[in-house]
Amino acid sequence: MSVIPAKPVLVSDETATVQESGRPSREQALEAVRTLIAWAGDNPDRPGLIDTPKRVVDAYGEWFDGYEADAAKELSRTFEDVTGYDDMVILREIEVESHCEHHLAPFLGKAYVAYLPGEKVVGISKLARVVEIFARRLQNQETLTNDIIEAIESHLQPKGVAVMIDAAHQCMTTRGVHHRHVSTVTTRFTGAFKSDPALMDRFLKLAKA
Ligand SMILES: Nc1nc2c(ncn2[C@@H]2O[C@H](COP(=O)(O)OP(=O)(O)OP(=O)(O)O)[C@@H](O)[C@H]2O)c(=O)[nH]1
Ligand SMILES: [Zn+2]
Repeated sequence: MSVIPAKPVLVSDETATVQESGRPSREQALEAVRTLIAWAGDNPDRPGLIDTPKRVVDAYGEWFDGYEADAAKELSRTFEDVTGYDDMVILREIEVESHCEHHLAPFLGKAYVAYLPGEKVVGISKLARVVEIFARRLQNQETLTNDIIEAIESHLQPKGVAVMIDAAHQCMTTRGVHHRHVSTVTTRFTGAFKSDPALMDRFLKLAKA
């Protein structure tokens, strides 16, 4: 099927993997799902499947709405009145629902995000929103970890950031090697979390507490 670029999509966040690209129409996306159903060996016109392309395209709209969201915007509202608080802020067990770029299969798990504030403190929900924005794009777990850390680093200028993601990849559990109980852990540290082993250790202990 030829895919003709229609509406251009502009993702303004500088860490985005898509800067500017053509986007196929909804009709083309529906047709692509019909093609996959037929390729799998079923009849896309039978009653049970007739509405499936619509449902799949709507689901893609939800799973991949991170391309139209902007992490910079979420991190732009900051506060300075934190009355001398000078330790890390850590969010534990942020739900991660993402899809790997290799198989379009879900990978599901938890993110642990900490930062050591500099001048700016951000609303804690915004850190969870940043995880969500990058998770709702296609990438691998390492890139997701990097994208989260770089957004926090560049927009808050903290003294350090730590991110850990622990996720199970359905491309490994439901197909391929079929290892059901394997989870993948990625970590990245900047600033004080990287240079101070005691701080890094405290993050890891608090994350898994
Ligand atoms: N590093 C990394 N690898 C991933 C991630 N998600 C999936 N993969 C791996 O990407 C690799 C793709 O390997 P290929 O040999 O090109 O694809 P494949 O033949 O489908 O590989 P198998 O999954 O081993 O069947 C696999 O080893 C996957 O486990 C991720 O987030 N990070
Ligand atoms: Zn995969």
